Amino acid sequence: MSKQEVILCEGLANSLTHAIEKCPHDKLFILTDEHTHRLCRPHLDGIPALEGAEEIVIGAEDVHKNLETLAAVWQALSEKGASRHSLLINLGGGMVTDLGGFAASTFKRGIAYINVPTTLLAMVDASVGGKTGINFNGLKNEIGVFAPAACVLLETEFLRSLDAHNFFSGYAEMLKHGLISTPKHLAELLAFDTEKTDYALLKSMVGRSVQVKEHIVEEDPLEHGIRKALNLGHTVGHAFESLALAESRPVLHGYAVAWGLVCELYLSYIKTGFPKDKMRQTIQFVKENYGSFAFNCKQYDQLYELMKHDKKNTAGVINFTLLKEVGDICLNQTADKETIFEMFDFYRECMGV
Ligand SMILES: NC(=O)c1ccc[n+]([C@@H]2O[C@H](COP(=O)([O-])OP(=O)(O)OC[C@H]3O[C@@H](n4cnc5c(N)ncnc54)[C@H](O)[C@@H]3O)[C@@H](O)[C@H]2O)c1
Ligand SMILES: O=C(O)C(=O)C[C@@H](O)[C@H](O)[C@H](O)COP(=O)(O)O
Ligand SMILES: [Zn+2]
Repeated sequence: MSKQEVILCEGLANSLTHAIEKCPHDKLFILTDEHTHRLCRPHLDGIPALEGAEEIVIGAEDVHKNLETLAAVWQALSEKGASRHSLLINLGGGMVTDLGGFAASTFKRGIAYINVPTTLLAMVDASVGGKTGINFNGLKNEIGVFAPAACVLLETEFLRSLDAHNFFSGYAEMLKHGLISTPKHLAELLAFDTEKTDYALLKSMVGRSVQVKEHIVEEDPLEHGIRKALNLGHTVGHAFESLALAESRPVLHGYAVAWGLVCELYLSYIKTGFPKDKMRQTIQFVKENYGSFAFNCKQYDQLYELMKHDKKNTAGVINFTLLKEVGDICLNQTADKETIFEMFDFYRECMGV
């Protein structure tokens, strides 16, 4: 997989023009969801390089990250005359970059695409690293391919219209990057004033956060080893997200990850000796900013079954990424059913569920 260019923009118009010039194409397409079409697409008005671009607009949020929406994008590309040499620009959050990236990398066996992420989550995580896909059969990202964007342009000005809920969703992936990188980065994240956003500071933190991901993806693009670090909090987090989706009470991905981090830090504490004070400090941050996901002990089996579908698993054995310390990563950890249930007990007790 080729190294992906990730640019923290000083001016989106120039960066995008340059990126488009570097991708020779016969026709240009812009994919947005109904919200980013209204709120973010106008930021690109008047850029000559986008003249004549065809627009494709899909429904917003993860309930639309599915086969029907994917087919609608393929259909639109086909009907609007896309060829193997066309270029797709994904303008949106992780839902648009995941689904748009998958649509691009499968249409006529693959056309080039550029990601212009508009949420915090997509900037620090989803738009980078080439994991594309859709939810399927009630499972997160069940179908997809590794296919990096030609270029990722990070314009943090988009974050000014993001609501608090989606801000915190992205912040959870930043916390994850803090936990798997350095105590300094984690401390900076835990100290950030989330009530009164300093956008200049946030921009520099986005830069540092995405670098954590870039370095890991560069080393292991196809997740044979160290890339599993980026899945911290997700073995449980994805199960929470899938359960919530099945019960028609969807939760944002980052919230599920934050609650998954609570569980997996507990496992880290009991299995790999993660320090109790650091576990408590991170859990406190999650409690204060994310509330909790409610479930009861009758649902433990269902969550356990969902975790059996995690992509890191081999031969039905549930695989966790755990920590010995901040930045000291233990890959390919396992836990028996009893320990996993004990972890759920701990979560419910400390989160007051
Ligand atoms: N591929 C990866 O490596 C990766 C990494 C992390 C998450 N993900 C996936 O990303 C998805 C979540 O992404 P997300 O959190 O960006 O959600 P999202 O794309 O659903 O966006 C959240 C909401 O914010 C709106 N929005 C987008 N930009 C906005 C802006 N600038 N101002 C106001 N509203 C805006 C969207 O329309 C949507 O309603 C999940 O499907 C998750 O599985 C993928
Ligand atoms: O890029 C990665 O690798 C990650 O694991 C990042 C995660 O934040 C992201 O949610 C990813 O989509 C999860 O992938 P999956 O392989 O567990 O579906
Ligand atoms: Zn994630």
